[in-house]
Amino acid sequence: MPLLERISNNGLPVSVSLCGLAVTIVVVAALLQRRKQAQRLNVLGSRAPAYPSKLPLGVDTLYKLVRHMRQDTFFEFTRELLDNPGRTVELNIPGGRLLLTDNVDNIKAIQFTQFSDFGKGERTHKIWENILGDSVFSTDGPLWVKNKDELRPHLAKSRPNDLEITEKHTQRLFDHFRRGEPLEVYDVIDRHQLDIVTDIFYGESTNSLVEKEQPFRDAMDAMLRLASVRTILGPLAGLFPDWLFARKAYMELNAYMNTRVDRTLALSREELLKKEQKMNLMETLAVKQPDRKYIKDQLIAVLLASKDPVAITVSWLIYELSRHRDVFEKIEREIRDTIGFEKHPDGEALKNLPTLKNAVKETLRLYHPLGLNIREVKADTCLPTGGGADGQQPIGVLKGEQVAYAVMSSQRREAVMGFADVDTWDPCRWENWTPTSSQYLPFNIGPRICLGRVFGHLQMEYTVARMVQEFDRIEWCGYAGAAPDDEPMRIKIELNTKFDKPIMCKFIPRSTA
Ligand code: HEM
Repeated sequence: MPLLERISNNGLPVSVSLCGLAVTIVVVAALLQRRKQAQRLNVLGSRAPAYPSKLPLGVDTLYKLVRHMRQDTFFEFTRELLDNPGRTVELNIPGGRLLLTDNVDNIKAIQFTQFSDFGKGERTHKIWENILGDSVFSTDGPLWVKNKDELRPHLAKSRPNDLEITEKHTQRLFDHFRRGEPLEVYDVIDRHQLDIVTDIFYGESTNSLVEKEQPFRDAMDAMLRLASVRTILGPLAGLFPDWLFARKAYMELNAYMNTRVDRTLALSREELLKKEQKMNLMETLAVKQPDRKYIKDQLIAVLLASKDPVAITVSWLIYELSRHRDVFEKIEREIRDTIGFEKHPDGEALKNLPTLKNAVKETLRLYHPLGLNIREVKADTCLPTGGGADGQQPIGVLKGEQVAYAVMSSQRREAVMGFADVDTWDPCRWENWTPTSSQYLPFNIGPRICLGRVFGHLQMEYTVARMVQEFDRIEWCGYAGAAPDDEPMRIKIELNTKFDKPIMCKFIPRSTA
C-alpha cells in the first residue's frame, strides 16, 4: 500500500500524520548523527560529564538555559553545572553539543596554547552579522588579523586629548550626580561612556547625557538583548532574525551609522590626510578603505568593545564603594596626599593611587564584564583536561561544536584564587597578592588579547578618581522598590555581566557635605 494511503487509513488527518512522520525523521536522523559523533569522539579522548536531558535533542536543557537567563540565575546555574572534578560539562541541546568549562587549563588552551583550534566561527558570525558584520569580534583567520592590525594603532594608545574629552563628559555626568536625588548609576555611567567613546573614535559625541531622546543607544541595547538570547539558541537563532524581531532598532542603528559614515566618506582623501595626527578612527578607516560597510562594522565593534566593559565595571565599582566606606576613604586619602581635590589627574597621577587601581582590579576579578565567552571548534581536537571519572583526561571535541568558557566563574574559584572569600569584594587583598595569568585574565591572553586595556584602565580610573575628588560620599539607596533592599544583587548575563536590579545611589558633593 502507498505510504500516504497507509497514513490516512490510521484514522488521523493526513497533515497531522505527515507532521509526525517529519518529526520522527528529524529525531532519528539527529540520533544517528549523534551516534556517529560519539564514535568519532571516542577516538579523540574522554568525555566530560553530560548534563542529563529528559527530552529528545536536549530541548529541556535548552529551555532551562533560556529560563535561567531570563530569571537572572544563569551565573548560579553555570556554577552548579561546573561543580564536578574536571570543572567541565557537556550540554546536549538542539543543534549539537555545547561544552562549558571554567577549568583554567582549558581556558588557557582555548585562548592561547591551542588558539588555532578555537575560533569565533560561522555560527557567531551569522548571529551577529547585522551588528558586528565582518569586524574584529566576529572574524577569524586573515580577515581577523587585518582587522586587528588596522585597529591596533588607534586603540592601543591613548591620544593627548583623550582626558580632555573625558573630562568634558565627566562634568555632564556630575551634573546628574549633583541633582541630589537617588539615580540609577548604570544608566548615567553607560551614557557617559557612550558619549566619550563616540566623541573620541567617531569624532562626534552622541551627547546622550544632555539629550532627552537616545534613539541610537536604545537601538543598540535592543539589538544586543536579542543577540544574547540568539547566541544561546545557537542554530535556532535563524528563526528569530533581528531585522524582523528588532526591526525598529535595526533600522535606527543603520540610519545612525550610515549618516555619520557617509558624512566622512564625502570628504576627499586629501582633506582627510591633511588632519594627520588629528584623524579620528572613522577618518583613519575611511582613508584605508573608503567603504561604508567596512567602516560601519569596525566602528560598531569598537563601540561595543570600549563602552560596555568600562561602563559595567565602573557601575559595579560604584555599587561596591557605596557599601564600603572604608575603601572610599582610603582612595580619598591617597588623592588628598598626592594630587589633591582641585587638579585633575593625568596618567602619571593615577599611577600613585594604588587603592583605586586595586579596586578596579578587584572589580574586574569579581564581576568580569565579559564573564562568559564562546568559541567554535575549528578542527577535531581535544581540550587538555576535565574528562573521565577523575576529571583529568583530555576531552575530545569535534569541528563545528561550541565551547563556552566562564572567566568570571574561574576568577571566583577558591582552588584557583588561593583564598577562601572568593565572592567578597576586597581590593586590599591585592596589597599582598599578585595573581598569575591563569588566575586573573580580564583582558584575555594570547592572540585575541584586548586591544584597549590601557585605554580602558585609564577611563575607569580617571572617572572614579574624579568622582572621589568631587564627592564626599556615595550613598546606596536600595533598589527603589524593584526588590526588597536586603536582597543580594544578582548577576544578569546579557551578553555582558550586568546587574539584575537597578543600582540606585545618591552622590553627596564635597561642598555641601
Ligand atoms: C574593562 C575594560 C575592558 C575589558 C575587561 C575588556 C576585555 C576584553 C576581552 C576579554 C576581550 C576578548 C574577547 C574575545 O576573545 O572574544 C577583548 C577584546 C577586545 N577589546 Fe577589550 N576590554 C575592555 C576595554 C576595551 C576598550 C576600552 C577597548 C577599545 C578602546 C577594547 C577593545 C577591544 C578589541 C578591539 C578587542 C578584540 C580583540 C580581538 O578579537 O582580537 N576593549 N576585550
